[in-house]
Order: sequence, then C-alpha cells, then structure tokens
Amino acid sequence: MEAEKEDEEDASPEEFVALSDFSGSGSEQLSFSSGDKLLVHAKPSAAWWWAEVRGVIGYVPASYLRQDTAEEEDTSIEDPWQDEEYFGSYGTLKLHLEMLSDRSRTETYRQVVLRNSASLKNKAVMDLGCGTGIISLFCAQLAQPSVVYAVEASSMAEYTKQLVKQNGCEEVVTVLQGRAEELELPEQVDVLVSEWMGNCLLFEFMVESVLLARDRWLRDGGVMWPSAAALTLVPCRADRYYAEKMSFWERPYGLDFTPLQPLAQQEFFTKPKFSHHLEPEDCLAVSCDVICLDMHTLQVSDLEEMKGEFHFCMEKSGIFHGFTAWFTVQFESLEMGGATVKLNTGPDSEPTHWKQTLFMLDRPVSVNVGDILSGTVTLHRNPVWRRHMTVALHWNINNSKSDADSCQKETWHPIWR
Ligand SMILES: N=C(N)NCC[C@H]1O[C@@H](n2cnc3c(N)ncnc32)[C@H](O)[C@@H]1O
Repeated sequence: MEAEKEDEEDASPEEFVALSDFSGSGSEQLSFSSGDKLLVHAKPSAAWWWAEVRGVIGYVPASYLRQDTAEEEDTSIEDPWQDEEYFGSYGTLKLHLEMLSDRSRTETYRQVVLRNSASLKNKAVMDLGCGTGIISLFCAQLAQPSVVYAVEASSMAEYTKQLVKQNGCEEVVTVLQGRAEELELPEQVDVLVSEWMGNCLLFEFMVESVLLARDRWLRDGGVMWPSAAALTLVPCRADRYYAEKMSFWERPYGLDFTPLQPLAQQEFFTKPKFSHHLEPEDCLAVSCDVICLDMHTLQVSDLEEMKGEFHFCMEKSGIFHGFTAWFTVQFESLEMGGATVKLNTGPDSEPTHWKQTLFMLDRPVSVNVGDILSGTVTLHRNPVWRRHMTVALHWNINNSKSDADSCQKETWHPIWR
C-alpha cells in the first residue's frame, strides 16, 4: 500500500468537503467536522483515502466527503433517499413475488396474526409498506380488527386496492398510497405492523419510516410488530467464494494472473456479498448477537451509528475468510404472557430470500481451536445517501499458541456508497 500511495501522491491533491463529523479511531485515522476542507493526496482504496486536514495527514472515510468544486450545486444530492429508484423498484412484481415466495417470512407474519387473532378484535392496525397487502389481508381474514390502514408508497398501491376488494376485505382494509411519514391517518392505531427488514437488517433504512410512523400514529401502550430485532455475526470459512474470486487468478489456462489479485481483493472483498448461503459447517465459532434493537424505544438518531462487540472462541481450526451476518426479529404477543413469535434468517433456520451477508477479510487468516477473536462491528449510516451504510469490523486474534501471532485488523464494507 505504501508504494501505491507514493505513486499516487505525485498527483496534485484534490479538494473535498466533509459532509458530516467523523471521529477517527487508531493513530492513522483523522477526525474532522462537517464542512471541513480536506486535501486528498491518495485513494488507496474505495473506502479509505489518504488526506490532509489542517496540516495533519491520515486516513479518512471516502463516503463522508464530497468533491469541493465551487460551481457544484448542492442539488447534486437532490434525492438522498433515491425514492424514485427505490419506490420504482417496488412498483413492479419482481420484489413482491420474491417476498411472497419466501414462505418462512410470510408464514411468520401469518402465524403472528393467527396467534393474536382474539386480541386483534376491534383493534386499529397500521401495515406500513404493505406492498401487495398480504399482512393486511391476513388481519382481515384471520382476525376481526376494527380497521387496517394499509400504507404503500409505490404504484403497487393501486393493485393492492383491487386485491383488497377481490378478497372481500374492503370493509376492514383501507389502502392509503403515500409515504407513511407524510400521510394523515384518521386515528391512532393499537398495532403498527411492518416488514421493513433489509439485507444486513438495516439496508434501505426503511426502519426510519417505521420509527417516524410509530412516534406519530402508535397510541401509548400500542404494540410494534416486530417488537425487537437483532443482528447476528459469526466468523466463517468461505472457501468456494475465495476460490472463485481470488484463487482463480493463480493459473487460469496455465497462465499466471496473480498481479490481478490486489484488484480482485479491492473489487470483490471490500463490498459485502448479499444473498450468501452460509452452511452451518462453515461457522468457526458460536454466533453472537452484536446489535439488539427494541422497536418501542429505538430512536432515529440511534441509526446514525450502531456499534456492537463480539468475542468468539474458535471451535474449529481452519481458514478464517470473513464474517457472516444475519438477523432475527421477534413479535411479542398482544396477550399478557403470550408466546413470542420469532423469525430467524440464520443458517440453522429455514432459508429466506435474504439468506445471509458475507463480509470478506482482505486476506484470510489461519486459526486454531481455542483462539479468541474479539472486536467490534459498527454500522455507520451514510450521511448523504440515506439508504446506505458502511459496516466497519475491527478485530484481533489472540492466538492460543502464542500471543506473538495475534493480529489486529480492520475492514470497511460500504453498502453501497
Ligand atoms: N426490505 C423490505 N421489507 N422492503 C419492503 C418495502 C415495501 O414497503 C414500501 N415502503 C417502504 N418505505 C415506505 C414508506 N416510507 N411509506 C410507505 N411505503 C413504504 C415499499 O414500497 C415496499 O412495497
């Protein structure tokens, strides 16, 4: 990396502006405040640049910076939520078919309604981001709520109205087209149900809309479904993915293409792999819930930066290629002491359309039984592109055989900006 940095430092530095405060960790990362001017001397990776702030040189996260050209209008970030693209994608059937075809996901919501059908009688419900209205139709079909407000921002809402009528639920279900945080409901609700979870739990950050709607429309003592969510992490092997993206360059057609491996690491291993299928036998330790969210108390401001710790005792010797993440959500019962329903998207549960998310290390590490892998995972929400985040993993391994071999590392994985 040193060599690359020197090569690139010959070029004249570029001026950037900080879009948000950042407090660097470790000796090499700079801290800066929103509005600070930075001189970028080198861009050794997509996520980390070598820059100067007030005469001090160090690493800065690229996603926090915007090119500082005088004539650039702030309008360059005119749609930080990318709503046109986002709701456009939900205006077609592809994603709804994928979600409805996910039996584990959809059946869980059906079970939640079924098991709480008595308590749902005469209750007001809001289904936020109802899509085709499946959860609202479960409520009308399996219980007797007084009303279900089925809120959907995309053009799918027009079809949802037809589906409600087609299934004879128009007496109970009212479809409202629009962003939930901008709509006026005629009344507060007793239950706010939503299927908002994205890859790695939070991607898309639809959860912000759910919290805003909670604060505005859920009556005191009302219930959030899901009530709680957790992000789970495990160190793992990923032999097949590593072979496919990295080892491939060793002898393709008998030739040596290894000079491309640094590029492969940059292109394939800095961003997470969504829809990764983790086999239970790929896990190198017992998984750990690193971030736990209480949907009744979580605040939008908490979403900017969420941090969790982990301590894994390696149960297997082998190659540690990366971390895999998944999530679980829980639905508390409306009845006191009633059973909680859980949806687990991990490798030991029925597969879901989310599958799991793989974060590759920049180079694999061999580990032994008994090694202690500890560190932190931090989800940094993108200060500009509000549906995006960067996942930072800081970790070190205390080798059970000799501390001398312990290694400290950090990797940053933008999703996607
Ligand atoms: N990751 C997911 N579960 N995505 C489901 C998103 C569904 O909710 C809809 N949706 C997302 N955010 C909102 C919002 N703020 N208001 C209304 N509908 C929304 C979106 O159009 C899609 O039908």
